[in-house]
Amino acid sequence: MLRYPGWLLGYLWWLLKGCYAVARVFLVDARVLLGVAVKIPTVSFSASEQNTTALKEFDQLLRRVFPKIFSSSLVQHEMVGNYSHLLTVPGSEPDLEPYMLLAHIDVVPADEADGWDAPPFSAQELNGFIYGRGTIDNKQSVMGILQALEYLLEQGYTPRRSFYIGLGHDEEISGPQGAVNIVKLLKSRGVKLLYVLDEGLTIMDGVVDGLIGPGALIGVSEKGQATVKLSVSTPPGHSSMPPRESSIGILASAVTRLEKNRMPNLFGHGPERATFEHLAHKFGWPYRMVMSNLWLFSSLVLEGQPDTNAFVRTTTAVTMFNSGVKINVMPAYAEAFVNFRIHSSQTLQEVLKLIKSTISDERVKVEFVSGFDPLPISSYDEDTFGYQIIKKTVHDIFPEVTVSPGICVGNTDSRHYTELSPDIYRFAPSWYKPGDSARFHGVNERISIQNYEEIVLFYFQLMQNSDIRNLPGPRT
Ligand SMILES: CCCCCCCC/C=C\CCCCCCCC(=O)N[C@@H](Cc1c[nH]c2ccccc12)C(=O)O
Ligand SMILES: [Zn+2]
Ligand SMILES: [Zn+2]
Repeated sequence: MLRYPGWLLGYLWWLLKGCYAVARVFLVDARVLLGVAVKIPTVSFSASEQNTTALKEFDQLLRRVFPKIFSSSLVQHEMVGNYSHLLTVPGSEPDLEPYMLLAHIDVVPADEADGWDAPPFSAQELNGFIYGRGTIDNKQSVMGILQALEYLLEQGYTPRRSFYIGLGHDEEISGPQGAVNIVKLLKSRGVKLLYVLDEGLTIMDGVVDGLIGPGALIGVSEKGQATVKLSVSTPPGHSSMPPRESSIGILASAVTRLEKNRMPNLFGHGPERATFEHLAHKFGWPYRMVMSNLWLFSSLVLEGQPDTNAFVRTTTAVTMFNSGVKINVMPAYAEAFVNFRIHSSQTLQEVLKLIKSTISDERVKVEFVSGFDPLPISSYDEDTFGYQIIKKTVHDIFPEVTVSPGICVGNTDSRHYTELSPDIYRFAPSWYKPGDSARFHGVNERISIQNYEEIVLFYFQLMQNSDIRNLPGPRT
């Protein structure tokens, strides 16, 4: 009879138990857990209105479904700004600089009447996808990170490198209570972070013409913002005797000038140049040829679609337009708000100057509402721990994906963390395919069940990969 040493049998049993636990946690619980999270409508309606009942319910949910995290003597849990969460997981080697994972609990509003295939807070499954607000922005990361940690704790894992998890409750309204106060707290404790990973860019597949195979873009910066209010005042009067131009007409012309005269194409002047250098070998003919002429490439290939166009310039979005009180009264006043997302190679001041010169009409008052410069560019070279660990983890879970740096076109809570770390990355491993841009803050936001499982595995792997003391040295 074959005899196996005890240690081998023990190891096999441990492996079997491990595999069973992985299967149970990742494959069975995964979709259920994301589903219950999506069903809680943690909506940020406006800067002054949030669904606080839902935020409280979400807190209760986390405590219920992640019992190990919330009962562990290792993990310290704190509520910040009433509804945000800060988790501290101390490592066994305190000389290793900690890192931090970020995600947010709140979502933008959603109305089924806008044409959803399934109600936005139902988490209904259709053709292998979970539908609902927050499935890609950003409850998949909240639940993915926590599920990975829960599983590691279940395995008796103690990290070597300390890490923090920050879950904001007001990211969609720019994080004034959540991220801002988490950063204050960490600063007061003298914390410095090796790297920060937040939501942001994704794994793109089939959205850039000519690019063969999927590419994971790690956001090494994010665009700046400028919001301006344009207003026109004219004397009111009877609509039967109108002047040649109304306040609405004058304002509409100004807004049209801004839309027709887009901000310059700056492709090649910011880190998006590196994006395409890293991806160059993945372009087929004739795109590879066109790529040698960056300007031609950007105008032929990138400017045509809203998502790729956002990569190459400061974008102009007219988001609000108000005027008029009655059908037969000439309006005394018209106002519009325009939101610009500033390309990495421009400043807020340059954009404000360009806005005024483009409108070039004394009758239009231009007021600055809010804004900030583009965020600093984090390193992405061979020696940069955070970037390389994220890249390795992407390759571990998605071997077929090419990794490259990119610029996040939206803003994230991570912009508040610049004083804690020079290396801030914006990336979540969700698949982004043609048509998906309309799902961000739009209708039919969804994630495939398989992708959610990949996300849990990604964070599970990232936490372990981050435990390495130093990056492996250059190969000789
Ligand atoms: C090869 C080029 C391809 C380019 C493809 C682009 C792909 C885009 C993929 C994903 C979309 C990115 C979305 C990023 C997350 C954005 C988070 C968000 O929605 N933020 C809001 C709210 C917000 C956060 N901070 C601030 C500060 C001030 C105003 C608003 C906000 C937002 O940006 O509006
Ligand atoms: Zn988000
Ligand atoms: Zn969002």
